[in-house]
Amino acid sequence: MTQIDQTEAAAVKSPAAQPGQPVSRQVPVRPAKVGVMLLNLGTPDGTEFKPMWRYLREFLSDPRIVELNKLIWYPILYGIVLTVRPKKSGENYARIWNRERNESPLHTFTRSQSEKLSVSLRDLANVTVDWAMRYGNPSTGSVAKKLVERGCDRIVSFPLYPQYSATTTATANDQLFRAFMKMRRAPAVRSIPPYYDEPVYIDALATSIRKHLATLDFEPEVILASYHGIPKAFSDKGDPYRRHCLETTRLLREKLGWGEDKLMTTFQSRFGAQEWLQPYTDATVEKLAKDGIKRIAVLNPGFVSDCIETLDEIGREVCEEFIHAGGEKFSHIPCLNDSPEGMAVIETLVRRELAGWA
Ligand SMILES: C=CC1=C(C)c2cc3[nH]c(cc4nc(cc5[nH]c(cc1n2)c(C)c5CCC(=O)O)C(CCC(=O)O)=C4C)c(C)c3C=C
Ligand SMILES: [Fe+2]
Ligand SMILES: [Fe+2]
Repeated sequence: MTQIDQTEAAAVKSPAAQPGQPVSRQVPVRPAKVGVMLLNLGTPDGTEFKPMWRYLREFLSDPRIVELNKLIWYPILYGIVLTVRPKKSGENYARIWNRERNESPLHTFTRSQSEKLSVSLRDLANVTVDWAMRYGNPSTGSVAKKLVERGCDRIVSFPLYPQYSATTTATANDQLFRAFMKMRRAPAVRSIPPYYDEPVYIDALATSIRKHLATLDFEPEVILASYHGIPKAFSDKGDPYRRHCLETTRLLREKLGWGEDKLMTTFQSRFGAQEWLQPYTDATVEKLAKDGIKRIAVLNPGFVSDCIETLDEIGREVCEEFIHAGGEKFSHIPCLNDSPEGMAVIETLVRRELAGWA
Protein backbone atom coordinates (compact mmCIF):
# COMPACT_ATOMS: atom_id res chain seq x y z
CA MET A 1 0.00 0.00 0.00
CA THR A 2 1.42 3.44 -0.88
CA GLN A 3 1.62 6.26 1.60
CA ILE A 4 -1.33 8.02 -0.03
CA ASP A 5 -3.44 4.86 0.21
CA GLN A 6 -2.58 4.49 3.90
CA THR A 7 -3.53 8.08 4.63
CA GLU A 8 -6.81 7.69 2.80
CA ALA A 9 -7.62 4.45 4.61
CA ALA A 10 -6.92 6.20 7.91
CA ALA A 11 -9.32 8.99 6.91
CA VAL A 12 -12.12 6.53 6.20
CA LYS A 13 -11.63 4.75 9.53
CA SER A 14 -10.84 7.95 11.40
CA PRO A 15 -11.83 7.80 15.11
CA ALA A 16 -13.00 11.42 14.68
CA ALA A 17 -16.02 10.05 12.77
CA GLN A 18 -18.72 9.77 15.50
CA PRO A 19 -21.42 7.08 15.43
CA GLY A 20 -24.39 8.30 13.48
CA GLN A 21 -22.36 10.87 11.57
CA PRO A 22 -21.46 10.33 7.89
CA VAL A 23 -17.93 8.99 7.38
CA SER A 24 -15.82 11.46 5.41
CA ARG A 25 -14.08 10.02 2.37
CA GLN A 26 -12.02 13.19 2.04
CA VAL A 27 -8.27 12.92 2.37
CA PRO A 28 -7.33 14.66 5.61
CA VAL A 29 -5.20 17.76 5.52
CA ARG A 30 -1.63 16.65 5.99
CA PRO A 31 1.74 18.22 5.27
CA ALA A 32 2.43 18.26 1.54
CA LYS A 33 5.37 16.29 0.26
CA VAL A 34 7.34 17.94 -2.54
CA GLY A 35 9.42 16.16 -5.18
CA VAL A 36 12.05 18.23 -6.98
CA MET A 37 12.90 16.76 -10.38
CA LEU A 38 16.04 17.82 -12.23
CA LEU A 39 15.29 17.15 -15.90
CA ASN A 40 18.06 16.88 -18.45
CA LEU A 41 18.10 15.95 -22.11
CA GLY A 42 19.22 12.33 -22.00
CA THR A 43 21.94 10.17 -23.21
CA PRO A 44 22.43 6.62 -24.55
CA ASP A 45 22.81 3.62 -22.20
CA GLY A 46 25.93 2.49 -24.08
CA THR A 47 28.07 3.39 -27.08
CA GLU A 48 27.26 0.28 -29.16
CA PHE A 49 24.90 0.37 -32.14
CA LYS A 50 21.78 -0.92 -30.31
CA PRO A 51 21.67 1.56 -27.39
CA MET A 52 22.69 4.40 -29.72
CA TRP A 53 19.87 3.44 -32.10
CA ARG A 54 17.30 3.34 -29.27
CA TYR A 55 18.37 6.72 -27.93
CA LEU A 56 18.50 8.45 -31.31
CA ARG A 57 15.17 6.96 -32.33
CA GLU A 58 13.44 8.31 -29.22
CA PHE A 59 15.19 11.69 -29.55
CA LEU A 60 14.61 12.20 -33.27
CA SER A 61 10.99 10.97 -33.17
CA ASP A 62 10.07 13.86 -30.86
CA PRO A 63 7.95 16.26 -32.92
CA ARG A 64 9.35 19.15 -30.86
CA ILE A 65 12.80 18.26 -32.27
CA VAL A 66 11.93 17.49 -35.89
CA GLU A 67 8.78 19.24 -37.04
CA LEU A 68 8.50 17.49 -40.41
CA ASN A 69 5.36 15.53 -41.26
CA LYS A 70 5.87 11.91 -40.06
CA LEU A 71 5.06 10.54 -43.52
CA ILE A 72 8.07 12.44 -44.84
CA TRP A 73 10.38 12.23 -41.81
CA TYR A 74 10.05 8.57 -40.76
CA PRO A 75 11.32 7.07 -44.03
CA ILE A 76 14.37 9.37 -43.76
CA LEU A 77 14.80 8.64 -40.04
CA TYR A 78 14.51 4.84 -40.28
CA GLY A 79 15.98 4.46 -43.78
CA ILE A 80 19.00 6.78 -43.53
CA VAL A 81 19.62 8.50 -40.16
CA LEU A 82 19.19 5.41 -37.96
CA THR A 83 21.31 3.26 -40.23
CA VAL A 84 24.30 5.63 -40.28
CA ARG A 85 24.25 7.87 -37.19
CA PRO A 86 24.26 5.30 -34.33
CA LYS A 87 27.72 4.06 -35.39
CA LYS A 88 29.20 7.51 -36.01
CA SER A 89 27.75 9.06 -32.83
CA GLY A 90 28.66 5.91 -30.84
CA GLU A 91 32.32 6.42 -31.78
CA ASN A 92 32.12 10.02 -30.55
CA TYR A 93 30.48 8.95 -27.27
CA ALA A 94 33.14 6.25 -26.79
CA ARG A 95 35.83 8.97 -26.70
CA ILE A 96 34.22 10.77 -23.74
CA TRP A 97 32.57 7.80 -21.96
CA ASN A 98 32.93 7.55 -18.18
CA ARG A 99 34.43 4.04 -18.14
CA GLU A 100 34.62 3.79 -14.38
CA ARG A 101 30.83 4.00 -14.07
CA ASN A 102 29.99 2.88 -17.60
CA GLU A 103 27.84 5.91 -18.36
CA SER A 104 28.07 9.20 -20.24
CA PRO A 105 29.37 12.37 -18.56
CA LEU A 106 25.90 13.96 -18.80
CA HIS A 107 24.56 11.05 -16.73
CA THR A 108 27.38 11.37 -14.17
CA PHE A 109 26.99 15.13 -13.74
CA THR A 110 23.19 15.14 -13.56
CA ARG A 111 23.18 12.45 -10.86
CA SER A 112 25.84 14.31 -8.91
CA GLN A 113 23.87 17.57 -9.15
CA SER A 114 20.84 15.77 -7.77
CA GLU A 115 22.82 14.21 -4.90
CA LYS A 116 24.46 17.50 -3.98
CA LEU A 117 21.16 19.38 -4.12
CA SER A 118 19.58 16.76 -1.90
CA VAL A 119 22.28 17.36 0.72
CA SER A 120 21.98 21.13 0.57
CA LEU A 121 18.18 20.99 0.96
CA ARG A 122 18.38 18.75 4.06
CA ASP A 123 16.83 21.52 6.16
CA LEU A 124 13.54 21.07 4.25
CA ALA A 125 12.05 17.90 5.73
CA ASN A 126 9.20 17.49 3.23
CA VAL A 127 11.37 17.78 0.09
CA THR A 128 12.80 14.89 -1.95
CA VAL A 129 15.20 15.49 -4.85
CA ASP A 130 15.51 13.22 -7.87
CA TRP A 131 16.60 13.45 -11.50
CA ALA A 132 15.45 12.14 -14.86
CA MET A 133 16.08 12.34 -18.57
CA ARG A 134 13.76 13.36 -21.42
CA TYR A 135 15.19 10.63 -23.66
CA GLY A 136 16.67 7.39 -22.32
CA ASN A 137 17.17 6.54 -18.66
CA PRO A 138 16.23 7.16 -15.92
CA SER A 139 13.07 8.07 -17.80
CA THR A 140 10.94 11.03 -16.77
CA GLY A 141 7.87 8.79 -16.47
CA SER A 142 9.50 6.27 -14.13
CA VAL A 143 10.90 8.93 -11.79
CA ALA A 144 7.61 10.89 -11.72
CA LYS A 145 5.77 7.68 -10.82
CA LYS A 146 8.28 6.82 -8.10
CA LEU A 147 7.95 10.25 -6.46
CA VAL A 148 4.15 10.16 -6.52
CA GLU A 149 4.15 6.64 -5.05
CA ARG A 150 6.35 7.93 -2.25
CA GLY A 151 3.66 10.43 -1.41
CA CYS A 152 4.74 13.56 -3.32
CA ASP A 153 1.61 15.48 -4.17
CA ARG A 154 3.62 18.48 -5.40
CA ILE A 155 6.36 18.44 -8.00
CA VAL A 156 8.90 21.13 -8.85
CA SER A 157 10.12 20.45 -12.37
CA PHE A 158 13.52 21.89 -13.23
CA PRO A 159 14.34 21.59 -16.95
CA LEU A 160 18.10 22.14 -16.87
CA TYR A 161 18.26 24.69 -19.69
CA PRO A 162 19.07 28.33 -18.87
CA GLN A 163 17.69 29.53 -22.22
CA TYR A 164 14.15 28.46 -23.11
CA SER A 165 13.52 26.50 -26.29
CA ALA A 166 10.51 24.44 -27.29
CA THR A 167 13.06 21.77 -28.31
CA THR A 168 14.32 21.40 -24.73
CA THR A 169 12.36 23.12 -21.92
CA ALA A 170 8.92 22.54 -23.40
CA THR A 171 9.50 18.92 -24.37
CA ALA A 172 10.86 18.16 -20.87
CA ASN A 173 7.61 19.44 -19.34
CA ASP A 174 5.52 17.70 -22.04
CA GLN A 175 7.06 14.41 -20.98
CA LEU A 176 6.36 15.03 -17.30
CA PHE A 177 2.71 15.79 -17.97
CA ARG A 178 2.52 12.72 -20.23
CA ALA A 179 3.36 10.68 -17.10
CA PHE A 180 0.67 12.47 -15.06
CA MET A 181 -1.90 11.80 -17.78
CA LYS A 182 -1.79 8.15 -16.67
CA MET A 183 -2.50 8.98 -13.01
CA ARG A 184 -5.91 9.37 -11.46
CA ARG A 185 -4.49 11.57 -8.76
CA ALA A 186 -1.85 13.75 -10.40
CA PRO A 187 0.31 16.10 -8.33
CA ALA A 188 0.37 19.90 -8.45
CA VAL A 189 3.26 21.11 -10.58
CA ARG A 190 5.53 24.13 -10.66
CA SER A 191 8.14 24.48 -13.37
CA ILE A 192 11.26 26.58 -12.92
CA PRO A 193 11.36 29.27 -15.61
CA PRO A 194 14.31 29.89 -17.93
CA TYR A 195 17.11 31.69 -16.09
CA TYR A 196 19.28 33.09 -18.88
CA ASP A 197 19.42 36.52 -17.18
CA GLU A 198 19.44 35.55 -13.49
CA PRO A 199 22.29 37.29 -11.61
CA VAL A 200 23.24 34.05 -9.79
CA TYR A 201 23.75 32.33 -13.17
CA ILE A 202 25.66 35.19 -14.77
CA ASP A 203 27.87 35.49 -11.66
CA ALA A 204 28.57 31.75 -11.72
CA LEU A 205 29.58 31.86 -15.39
CA ALA A 206 31.81 34.89 -14.83
CA THR A 207 33.52 33.23 -11.86
CA SER A 208 34.09 30.00 -13.76
CA ILE A 209 35.57 31.88 -16.73
CA ARG A 210 37.90 33.91 -14.51
CA LYS A 211 39.00 30.76 -12.64
CA HIS A 212 39.65 28.88 -15.86
CA LEU A 213 41.56 31.70 -17.55
CA ALA A 214 43.81 31.94 -14.48
CA THR A 215 44.94 28.33 -15.09
CA LEU A 216 46.01 28.94 -18.73
CA ASP A 217 49.54 29.69 -19.90
CA PHE A 218 48.13 32.10 -22.50
CA GLU A 219 45.61 34.89 -22.74
CA PRO A 220 42.88 34.28 -25.32
CA GLU A 221 42.40 37.14 -27.77
CA VAL A 222 38.78 36.08 -28.35
CA ILE A 223 36.34 34.00 -26.29
CA LEU A 224 33.32 32.37 -27.91
CA ALA A 225 30.10 31.75 -26.01
CA SER A 226 28.94 28.80 -28.09
CA TYR A 227 25.31 27.65 -27.67
CA HIS A 228 23.61 24.57 -29.13
CA GLY A 229 21.79 25.68 -32.27
CA ILE A 230 18.20 25.21 -33.37
CA PRO A 231 16.80 25.44 -36.90
CA LYS A 232 16.43 29.09 -37.93
CA ALA A 233 12.82 28.35 -38.92
CA PHE A 234 11.95 27.54 -35.26
CA SER A 235 13.33 30.89 -34.21
CA ASP A 236 11.49 32.70 -37.00
CA LYS A 237 8.25 31.06 -35.83
CA GLY A 238 8.68 32.52 -32.33
CA ASP A 239 11.00 30.34 -30.26
CA PRO A 240 12.72 32.93 -28.00
CA TYR A 241 15.90 30.82 -27.67
CA ARG A 242 18.17 33.03 -29.81
CA ARG A 243 17.13 36.15 -27.90
CA HIS A 244 17.80 34.40 -24.58
CA CYS A 245 21.28 33.33 -25.72
CA LEU A 246 22.19 36.84 -26.92
CA GLU A 247 21.02 38.28 -23.60
CA THR A 248 23.12 35.82 -21.58
CA THR A 249 26.23 36.81 -23.55
CA ARG A 250 25.42 40.53 -23.22
CA LEU A 251 25.07 40.26 -19.44
CA LEU A 252 28.26 38.23 -19.22
CA ARG A 253 30.13 40.86 -21.22
CA GLU A 254 28.79 43.54 -18.93
CA LYS A 255 29.84 41.55 -15.85
CA LEU A 256 33.36 40.90 -17.18
CA GLY A 257 33.81 44.38 -18.65
CA TRP A 258 34.55 42.95 -22.09
CA GLY A 259 33.64 44.33 -25.52
CA GLU A 260 31.77 42.64 -28.39
CA ASP A 261 35.05 41.65 -30.09
CA LYS A 262 36.29 39.84 -26.98
CA LEU A 263 33.18 37.75 -26.18
CA MET A 264 31.14 36.60 -29.19
CA THR A 265 27.97 34.48 -29.49
CA THR A 266 28.02 31.48 -31.84
CA PHE A 267 25.83 28.38 -32.40
CA GLN A 268 27.03 24.78 -32.73
CA SER A 269 25.74 21.21 -33.29
CA ARG A 270 23.89 21.61 -36.59
CA PHE A 271 21.83 18.63 -37.71
CA GLY A 272 20.46 18.11 -41.22
CA ALA A 273 20.53 20.29 -44.28
CA GLN A 274 18.37 23.27 -43.31
CA GLU A 275 19.74 26.58 -42.03
CA TRP A 276 20.33 26.79 -38.26
CA LEU A 277 20.98 29.82 -36.07
CA GLN A 278 24.05 31.74 -37.14
CA PRO A 279 26.91 32.53 -36.76
CA TYR A 280 28.08 28.91 -36.72
CA THR A 281 30.83 28.05 -34.21
CA ASP A 282 32.93 26.01 -36.65
CA ALA A 283 32.84 28.64 -39.42
CA THR A 284 33.65 31.38 -36.87
CA VAL A 285 36.78 29.70 -35.48
CA GLU A 286 38.06 29.10 -39.02
CA LYS A 287 37.45 32.73 -39.93
CA LEU A 288 39.13 33.94 -36.73
CA ALA A 289 42.20 31.82 -37.47
CA LYS A 290 42.32 33.02 -41.08
CA ASP A 291 42.06 36.62 -39.82
CA GLY A 292 45.20 36.07 -37.75
CA ILE A 293 43.74 35.32 -34.31
CA LYS A 294 46.07 32.81 -32.65
CA ARG A 295 44.59 32.17 -29.20
CA ILE A 296 40.95 31.50 -28.35
CA ALA A 297 38.82 29.92 -25.64
CA VAL A 298 35.27 28.56 -25.92
CA LEU A 299 32.62 28.26 -23.22
CA ASN A 300 29.14 26.70 -23.47
CA PRO A 301 26.77 28.75 -21.29
CA GLY A 302 23.68 26.90 -22.58
CA PHE A 303 24.87 23.52 -21.31
CA VAL A 304 24.43 22.92 -17.60
CA SER A 305 26.75 19.91 -17.79
CA ASP A 306 29.58 18.83 -20.03
CA CYS A 307 28.44 16.28 -22.58
CA ILE A 308 29.18 15.00 -26.07
CA GLU A 309 28.51 18.45 -27.57
CA THR A 310 30.98 20.28 -25.34
CA LEU A 311 33.68 17.67 -24.68
CA ASP A 312 33.88 16.11 -28.13
CA GLU A 313 32.43 18.65 -30.56
CA ILE A 314 34.10 21.70 -28.98
CA GLY A 315 36.99 20.12 -27.09
CA ARG A 316 38.14 18.01 -30.05
CA GLU A 317 36.47 18.88 -33.39
CA VAL A 318 36.33 22.66 -33.12
CA CYS A 319 39.79 22.74 -31.52
CA GLU A 320 41.20 20.76 -34.47
CA GLU A 321 39.45 23.05 -36.95
CA PHE A 322 40.98 26.13 -35.31
CA ILE A 323 44.50 24.70 -35.28
CA HIS A 324 44.13 23.41 -38.83
CA ALA A 325 43.12 26.89 -40.02
CA GLY A 326 46.24 28.46 -38.47
CA GLY A 327 45.30 29.01 -34.80
CA GLU A 328 47.86 28.15 -32.12
CA LYS A 329 46.24 27.96 -28.69
CA PHE A 330 42.77 26.70 -27.85
CA SER A 331 41.04 26.04 -24.56
CA HIS A 332 37.59 24.74 -23.67
CA ILE A 333 36.12 26.29 -20.52
CA PRO A 334 34.21 23.56 -18.62
CA CYS A 335 30.48 23.87 -17.97
CA LEU A 336 29.29 24.70 -14.46
CA ASN A 337 28.62 20.98 -13.85
CA ASP A 338 28.46 20.15 -10.11
CA SER A 339 30.96 22.86 -9.12
CA PRO A 340 30.11 25.07 -6.10
CA GLU A 341 29.14 27.88 -8.53
CA GLY A 342 26.94 25.55 -10.56
CA MET A 343 25.26 24.14 -7.47
CA ALA A 344 24.63 27.68 -6.15
CA VAL A 345 22.63 28.39 -9.33
CA ILE A 346 20.56 25.21 -9.00
CA GLU A 347 19.95 25.60 -5.28
CA THR A 348 18.96 29.29 -5.53
CA LEU A 349 16.40 28.65 -8.24
CA VAL A 350 14.95 25.58 -6.55
CA ARG A 351 14.61 27.32 -3.17
CA ARG A 352 12.83 30.25 -4.82
CA GLU A 353 10.36 27.92 -6.52
CA LEU A 354 9.74 26.05 -3.27
CA ALA A 355 8.44 29.20 -1.57
CA GLY A 356 5.21 28.41 0.27
CA TRP A 357 5.59 24.70 -0.42
CA ALA A 358 8.56 23.66 1.69
C1 LIG B 1 17.86 17.20 -34.53
C2 LIG B 1 17.74 18.32 -33.96
C3 LIG B 1 18.24 18.76 -32.65
C4 LIG B 1 17.81 19.91 -32.00
C5 LIG B 1 16.77 20.89 -32.48
C6 LIG B 1 18.53 19.99 -30.78
C7 LIG B 1 18.39 21.01 -29.83
C8 LIG B 1 19.09 21.09 -28.62
N1 LIG B 1 19.86 20.11 -28.02
C9 LIG B 1 20.39 20.59 -26.85
C10 LIG B 1 21.24 19.91 -25.97
C11 LIG B 1 21.90 18.70 -26.24
N2 LIG B 1 21.87 18.01 -27.42
C12 LIG B 1 22.66 16.89 -27.30
C13 LIG B 1 22.87 15.92 -28.25
C14 LIG B 1 22.21 15.84 -29.49
N3 LIG B 1 21.41 16.79 -30.06
C15 LIG B 1 20.89 16.32 -31.26
C16 LIG B 1 19.97 16.97 -32.11
C17 LIG B 1 19.25 18.15 -31.81
N4 LIG B 1 19.37 18.92 -30.69
C18 LIG B 1 21.42 14.99 -31.44
C19 LIG B 1 21.12 14.09 -32.61
C20 LIG B 1 22.23 14.70 -30.33
C21 LIG B 1 22.94 13.37 -30.02
C22 LIG B 1 24.36 13.37 -30.29
C23 LIG B 1 24.61 13.21 -31.76
O1 LIG B 1 24.24 12.20 -32.32
O2 LIG B 1 25.16 14.17 -32.31
C24 LIG B 1 23.21 16.86 -25.97
C25 LIG B 1 24.20 15.87 -25.42
C26 LIG B 1 23.64 14.56 -24.89
C27 LIG B 1 24.72 13.68 -24.33
O3 LIG B 1 24.43 12.51 -24.10
O4 LIG B 1 25.86 14.04 -24.10
C28 LIG B 1 22.73 17.99 -25.30
C29 LIG B 1 22.98 18.38 -23.88
C30 LIG B 1 19.93 21.92 -26.69
C31 LIG B 1 20.30 22.82 -25.51
C32 LIG B 1 19.12 22.23 -27.79
C33 LIG B 1 18.37 23.44 -28.13
C34 LIG B 1 18.41 24.58 -27.53
FE1 LIG C 1 20.90 18.61 -29.22
FE1 LIG D 1 27.25 17.48 -32.01
